[in-house]
Amino acid sequence: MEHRYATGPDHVARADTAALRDQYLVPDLFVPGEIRLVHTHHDRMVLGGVVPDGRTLRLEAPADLRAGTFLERREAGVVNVGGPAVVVADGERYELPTHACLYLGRGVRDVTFADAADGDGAQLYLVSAPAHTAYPTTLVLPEDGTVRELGDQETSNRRTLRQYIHADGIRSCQVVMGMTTLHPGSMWNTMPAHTHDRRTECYLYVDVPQDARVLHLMGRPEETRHLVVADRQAVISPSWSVHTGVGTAAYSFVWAMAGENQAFDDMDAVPVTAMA
Ligand SMILES: O=C[C@H](O)[C@@H](O)CC(=O)C(=O)O
Ligand SMILES: [Zn+2]
Repeated sequence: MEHRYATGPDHVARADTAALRDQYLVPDLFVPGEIRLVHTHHDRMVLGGVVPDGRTLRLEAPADLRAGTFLERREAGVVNVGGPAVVVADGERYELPTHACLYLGRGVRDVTFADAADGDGAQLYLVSAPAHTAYPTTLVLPEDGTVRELGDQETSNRRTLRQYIHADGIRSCQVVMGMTTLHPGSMWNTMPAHTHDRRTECYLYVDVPQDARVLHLMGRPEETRHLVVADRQAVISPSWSVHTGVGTAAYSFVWAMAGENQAFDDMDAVPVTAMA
């Protein structure tokens, strides 16, 4: 498992492009036949990419978690960003169509991932955080999330946000997770931007056309930097960082948070005129 230690805003002020990308961009989570894990020490979130590619892949506890099983002290949310998938958790079988979400509660011992049928091309994105208790493992189909319509065509930020794991939906200890999809012709996500000092947030950009990129803005609102992000790449946003971006084409992203609280509206909005 790769480790990314925690950083403060001073790091951003001094970092060049390569240093920013090394610290905050996760470029290669999805590798055929593998489970890749990256541990950010910001709120101890683990990001994972799972690409079964015809095999059945088992979630093992990396040695550096010092745990008997991956979920011994953790919970995880899994969103399918590829073709139909099957996840088996302690013998219980869950079918995940594209964009479905499975919450895995603390204490689940055995988790495997596979394509639903040969050649389906399942790709599962996993986000995990420490958990103090065991909430039930639960499947959320894409249409069952809580839907919020945000933004406006006039400002190129019309988007549909679906909350899967959250305070008024599938319960969890820390992980809050959902997906946002830009409407065709809209390019801006999360604008006006915000911070939430009580939570870390990670974005996984998906459905970005191969010849398109998302210019993701990060850093303190008054000292922003950008990362140029391609399809299926993730960005770690520490509590102090804005997380917003503009695509050169429409796209979607899976957002996930962990930290002190789960209140969606606990964010400090940043007027666009206050950004620099
Ligand atoms: O704290 C909330 C997160 O930044 C996202 O849920 C915001 C988002 O997906 C959007 O505005 O499109
Ligand atoms: Zn946020």
